[in-house]
Amino acid sequence: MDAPTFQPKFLPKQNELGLVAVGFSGGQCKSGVDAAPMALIEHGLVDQLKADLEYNIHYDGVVHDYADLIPAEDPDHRNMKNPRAVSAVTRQLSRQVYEHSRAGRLVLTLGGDHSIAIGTISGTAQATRERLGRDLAVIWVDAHADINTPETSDSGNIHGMPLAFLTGLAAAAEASEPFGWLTPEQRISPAKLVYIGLRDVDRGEKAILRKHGIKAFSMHDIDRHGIGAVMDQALGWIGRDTPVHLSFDVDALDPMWAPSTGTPVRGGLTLREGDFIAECVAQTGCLVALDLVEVNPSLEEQGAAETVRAGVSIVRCALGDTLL
Ligand SMILES: NC(=[NH2+])NCCC[C@H](N)C(=O)O
Ligand SMILES: [Mn+2]
Ligand SMILES: [Mn+2]
Repeated sequence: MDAPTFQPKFLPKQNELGLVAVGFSGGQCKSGVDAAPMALIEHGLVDQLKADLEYNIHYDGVVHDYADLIPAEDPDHRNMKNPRAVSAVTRQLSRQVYEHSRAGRLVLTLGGDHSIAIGTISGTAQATRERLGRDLAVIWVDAHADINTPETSDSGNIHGMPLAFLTGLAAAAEASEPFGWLTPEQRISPAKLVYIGLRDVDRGEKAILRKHGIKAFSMHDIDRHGIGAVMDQALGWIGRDTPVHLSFDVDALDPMWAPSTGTPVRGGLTLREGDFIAECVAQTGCLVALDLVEVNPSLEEQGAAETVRAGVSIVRCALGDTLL
């Protein structure tokens, strides 16, 4: 296999990759998702990116657990669980991703639960504005919309809320705690957000999507039009000259292919549809950052190897691997 065939539009150099490994699980209640980065790396992800895709990888060699940032006491706040821990961790992660992105590297973050996107997307958004003077677009591939405000969430798990904070929709209520550290430069516009793969959206989230006219392609849309047409429309909505952050929740895939995840939902993407989404994004040349989240090797253990394999495949495709 050879080096990526796409020409990056928003990166000064081809094949410079910043890697951040995030062993954090505090955005939800199940342990094990923090072990995903090591499982992905042990499966050969980093070696493959170097050997097959010829990336020059900037990696500190650490799976960050941010233990020093986790407070001893973390009472619920506005219905949120672990608010101080998630706030402190994502704030630090935001700086790490920002540094890579500001240096013009493509940034790959391995999670961790999806709350970490508060850190990754804010870091990329800020760096992209500074480096290119452009707004960031986000492609969110997920069974869930993850745009609950603390008030609309039934679970109180922050991994179901990152987009409410990143778009500023959840900032209005009370002071903007605990994510008051997010600056306007670190936020994204709801108009630059596109979802793919949705099939388990909470009532309050549906109201938010409708109210703000947020573009979403559900599994129904994929069934009706096919993944090819959906990708054309999704990328058309964003426009071909916008830097893109792809945030991929492995639970977008059907549990048949990715059973080891905290909130599986039946009726999801096939393995090929997941890879195809990633390939289409790669081909645009607009990708500036990628998250892979919610792989939890300790759930459905017989399926853990399958889930890790699926995750590795998605990352490879998004970073430019091709079938031929
Ligand atoms: N990143 C995820 N897997 N999120 C699942 C969220 C599930 C549900 N909507 C909630 O708010 O709790
Ligand atoms: Mn999800
Ligand atoms: Mn998610």
